[in-house]
Amino acid sequence: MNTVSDPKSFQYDQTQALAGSAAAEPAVRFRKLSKTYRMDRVDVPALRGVSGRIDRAGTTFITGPSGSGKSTLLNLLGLLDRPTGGELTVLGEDVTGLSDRAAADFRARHIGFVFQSFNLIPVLSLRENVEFPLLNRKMSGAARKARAMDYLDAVGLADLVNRRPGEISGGQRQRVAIARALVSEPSLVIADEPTANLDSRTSREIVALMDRVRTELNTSVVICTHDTDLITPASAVIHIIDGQTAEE
Ligand SMILES: Nc1ncnc2c1ncn2[C@@H]1O[C@H](COP(=O)(O)OP(=O)(O)OP(=O)(O)O)[C@@H](O)[C@H]1O
Repeated sequence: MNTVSDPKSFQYDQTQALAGSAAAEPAVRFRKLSKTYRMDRVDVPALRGVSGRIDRAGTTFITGPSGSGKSTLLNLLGLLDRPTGGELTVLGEDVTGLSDRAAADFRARHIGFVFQSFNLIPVLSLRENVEFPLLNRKMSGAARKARAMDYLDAVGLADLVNRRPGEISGGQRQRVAIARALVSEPSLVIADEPTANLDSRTSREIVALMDRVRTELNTSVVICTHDTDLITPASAVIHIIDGQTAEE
C-alpha cells in the first residue's frame, strides 16, 4: 500500500512500484487513436489516428488550437471517454476495451483529475471536498480526515480547511482541486486547462506546484493548455492540429 508519512515532503513508495523493467515503460502509450463524435447523424472526426506516449514521472503538455482535439485526447487518456479506434495502454494495462464499470474502477484507483472549473462541491468545506475521493476506500473516518488535512497542508491551505469553495480565491480553489486529485495518491494526474481561469502569476504557481508534486511523488502529469508560456523546458509536448499530432 502506498503511504505518505509526510505529504509536505511527498515521500511516496511508488518509486519502488516502478523499480525494474516497468520503470522504462511509459505511463501511457497510444497508437492510432481515433475518436469520431456523432451529432445529428453527422460524424465529427475529433481525433484522426494519433500515436504517442506519456513518460512516467514526467510532465507532458497537450497544446494546439481551439477545436483541434486536445480535450478529446485528454478524455481518452483519462478513461473518461472511449476511442472509436486504436489502442491505449495506461500504466501497463491495455484499457482499450474496458467496460464502463472497469474504467471507473481504474480511474478511481490510478488517476487524479484537475479541471478548469475546479469542480469543487460548494456546500462542502475544503477538507470535505478533498476527502471526497476517499469515501469508498476502506479507511476510518479519522484516517480520511487526517489524509485530507495533510494534502491541504501540502498545497499551503492548512489554515483554510473549514472554509467553503465560495469563500476563497480562484488560485486557492485550484490548489484545493490539486489536493483532491492527489489525495488518492494516483500514478497519473490529468489536468484539463487547469489555469484557464487564473491570472498569469497564479497560473505559473499552479504549474510549479504540479511540477513539485510530479518530482516528489513520481507521478506522471498531463496538462492540456492553450497557454504555451506555461511549458517548462524539461517537459514533453504533444501538439495537436486538426485531430492529428504535429511535430514540434
Ligand atoms: N461531445 C461532443 N460531441 C460532438 N462533437 C464534439 C464533442 N466534443 C468535442 N467535439 C468536437 O470535436 C472537435 C475537437 O474538440 P475538443 O474539445 O477536443 O478540442 P480542443 O482542442 O480541446 O478545443 P478547445 O481548446 O476549444 O477546448 C471539435 O470539432 C469539437 O466541436
